[in-house]
Amino acid sequence: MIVALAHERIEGPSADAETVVLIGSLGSDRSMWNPQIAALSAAVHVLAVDLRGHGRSPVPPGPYSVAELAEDVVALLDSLEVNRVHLVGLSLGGAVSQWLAIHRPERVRTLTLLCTSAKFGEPAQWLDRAAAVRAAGTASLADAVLERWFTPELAARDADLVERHRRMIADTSDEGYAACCEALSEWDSRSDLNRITAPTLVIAGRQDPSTTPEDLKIIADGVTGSTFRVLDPAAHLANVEQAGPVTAAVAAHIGSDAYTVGRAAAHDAGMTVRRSVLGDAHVDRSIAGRTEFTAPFQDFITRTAWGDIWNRPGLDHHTRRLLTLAILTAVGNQHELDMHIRAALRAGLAPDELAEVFLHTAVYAGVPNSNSAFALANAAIAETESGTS
Ligand SMILES: O=C(O)CCC(=O)CC(=O)O
Repeated sequence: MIVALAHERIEGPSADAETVVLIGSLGSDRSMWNPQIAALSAAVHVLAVDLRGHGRSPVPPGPYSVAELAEDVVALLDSLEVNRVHLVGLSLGGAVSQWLAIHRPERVRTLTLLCTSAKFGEPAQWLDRAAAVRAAGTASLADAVLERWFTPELAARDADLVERHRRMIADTSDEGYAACCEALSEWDSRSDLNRITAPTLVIAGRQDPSTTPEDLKIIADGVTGSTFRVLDPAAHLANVEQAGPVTAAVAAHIGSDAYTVGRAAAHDAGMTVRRSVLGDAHVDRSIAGRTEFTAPFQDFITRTAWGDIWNRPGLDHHTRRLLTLAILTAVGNQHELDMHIRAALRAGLAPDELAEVFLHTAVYAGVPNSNSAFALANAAIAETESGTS
């Protein structure tokens, strides 16, 4: 029985643009592709799907098979009158994508396989997980799954991101999740990989404990002419942890304008960090105040300051906040300093920590600028405490 999949279709730059289909992992919904969706839509139509049993798609009783999950995708393409697509699949979505490339090659322009496998370990582990989910629910698995989805460094750096994905896992239907575990327990494409003829890009996460670089290498070796890349650092959800590089790699693989897509991807990544550091209200105000004249500058800082530098894994956001406060104090830029003081307080930075930053800066950059910083912080703290900030 085919089910009608919930999906989101984002129009590309022109009606005749090609379509990329994004198919996600066990326990995800289509929002796991948010780091890619807007950026790719600069070049192609984007169709992000919820597999059956996931997101808003129907949840027929299990067990499911990968073939059934894949036939749902074909039915969706038929209903949208989309013929040939670029397939991008991660993990379970990668198994579905392999199935389509093997059994429906006429529908596949290119194939990108992320953090997936030709065989996912031993069946018993999946049948045990299916039983555990049916007994205790998806929320009971969330902590363990998140440890495999993101590296500890990313998890420490971005608690909001981890929380969003925790909700995604917990919101997945118990029966849908369990039935997809049963699909994974039977999946074995090893003897069929040589039937894949679509140009294939295979991407692994160096720190992925679920589908290791060795698992992905087996696929790359089995698909003639494929390209193999390992991203570092990245665990199982490499498209999130390495959002920009994955988007750029997909764009290049599907033959899109990598420059346009790359800039759009950097903008998206930057907007996510900017919102997490400065808060939604501030960013919404700034976007509302954007004019045709200021838009190029807004785009520039979003892509570079936020999408690139703030996004680097070498320092966490807390450390970068303290550095930013110290530097703005030292150079005496009161407007920016005020903004970062208020953002820091909203994010829960203690006034005592602010005082330490300004005292420290006074030693190395001079008392007058720290004096001004104390005055700004004093006002911001008072407004925060009185609720008028
Ligand atoms: O639960 C995990 O950490 C990995 C599950 C898996 O490999 C299948 C998937 O993510 O689709």
